[in-house]
Amino acid sequence: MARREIRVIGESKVLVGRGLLAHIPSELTPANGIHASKFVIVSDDNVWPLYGPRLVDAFRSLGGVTVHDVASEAADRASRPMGFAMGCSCGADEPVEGEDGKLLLTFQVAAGEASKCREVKAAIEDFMLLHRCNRDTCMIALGGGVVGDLVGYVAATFMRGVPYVQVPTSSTAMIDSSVGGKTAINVPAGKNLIGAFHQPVVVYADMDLLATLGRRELVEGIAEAIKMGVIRIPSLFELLEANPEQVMALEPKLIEQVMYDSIRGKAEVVAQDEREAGLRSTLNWGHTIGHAIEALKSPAMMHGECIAAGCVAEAELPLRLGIPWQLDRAKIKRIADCFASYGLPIHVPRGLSIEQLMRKMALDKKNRGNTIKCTIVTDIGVSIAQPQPVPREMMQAVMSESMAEGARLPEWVPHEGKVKAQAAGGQMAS
Ligand SMILES: O=C(O)C(=O)C[C@@H](O)[C@H](O)[C@H](O)COP(=O)(O)O
Repeated sequence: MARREIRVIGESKVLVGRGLLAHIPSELTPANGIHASKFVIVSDDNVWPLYGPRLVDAFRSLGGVTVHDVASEAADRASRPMGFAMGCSCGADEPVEGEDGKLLLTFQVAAGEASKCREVKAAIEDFMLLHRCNRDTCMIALGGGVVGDLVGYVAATFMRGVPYVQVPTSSTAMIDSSVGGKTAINVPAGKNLIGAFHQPVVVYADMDLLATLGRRELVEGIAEAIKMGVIRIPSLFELLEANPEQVMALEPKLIEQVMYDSIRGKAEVVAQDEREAGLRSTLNWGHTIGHAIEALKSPAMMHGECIAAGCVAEAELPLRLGIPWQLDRAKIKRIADCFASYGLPIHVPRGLSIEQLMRKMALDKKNRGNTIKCTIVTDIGVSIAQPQPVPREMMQAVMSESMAEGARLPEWVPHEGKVKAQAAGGQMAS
């Protein structure tokens, strides 16, 4: 099993490689900083059938672990639009720990962003309380960004904090959301507005798990890799710019480089600024506009697709702000062309109301008072460590112009992919 280790902050680390899944249970030990007698795997009903049983089998093969594998109730899903939780009904038969006191619980949520909510968080907590989980419980997030952010937030607050492990299965989660300890749920007012910083003990970035993604799902995460290249790793940007077809075909050497560089870039930033006092805000490039688009277009558009459009629009800002910049027209075009070469959208979608976008933007976490603050990239590979104030009219102008330019072109259509069924609750990254 070839793998590389990237240290993040404190004891938190990312293991990047292939064939990692089967080894996870044997590594969740005190020697690796995990003192647990109970393990709770949380996954969604898209990912679980693909990888859940394999992970459970790996636990079983250790011996001495009692497995309480709660059955899926997928048929119930349609009647529970806010996401649903399985196995949390009171009075469920309580499993008995194995001889050495180890117990494995499993819990599934409905796939899709709707599960990243207060209700599902509470359902997981109640399930864990029902099964007498306490502080020697380790949670395992097996899934994309929704599951990762949700489990991370439960782990941050359950009994004031228990350890958790991320096993990302989407490209966005692997490249970005599983690393760095931002955990959150969505609330009606917006995305990721309630959460905590809580670092996973370890992230298993097993690139074999990317093989089950559709093209659209893969490309969605590549948007975050392009972002990382533009904000601080020019060589990553150039690699992505030069090789879209090979990256989308999961050419092993290239995809490994893209994953490794993206994760390393994120780890370097988080190590210097865990709580987003400055530098970490550079990771939020494209997210001011991107999150506003997402708030209005999800689930028809995926997170990375909204971020791609947001990045290209925000690339216009340094010129207009009069900040010293080298991001000339030619470089802005290179950035836009790079996103487009992966089939990602590069314009604010037509038909959205600028006023509504501005309203969504008002709750961006980088803002101070009524001032919109935005991450500014001044060259390919260079970004300003502190978000900069942007006048509202300028924000409105870049979005309207982006939308008008897009309206002159054929309408963007996503790649064919598994997430065509997204509206019914497909796998979706945070
Ligand atoms: O890790 C970060 O910091 C980021 O901003 C990375 C983003 O790509 C990611 O989408 C993050 O979850 C967004 O965070 P938020 O603070 O804007 O909710």
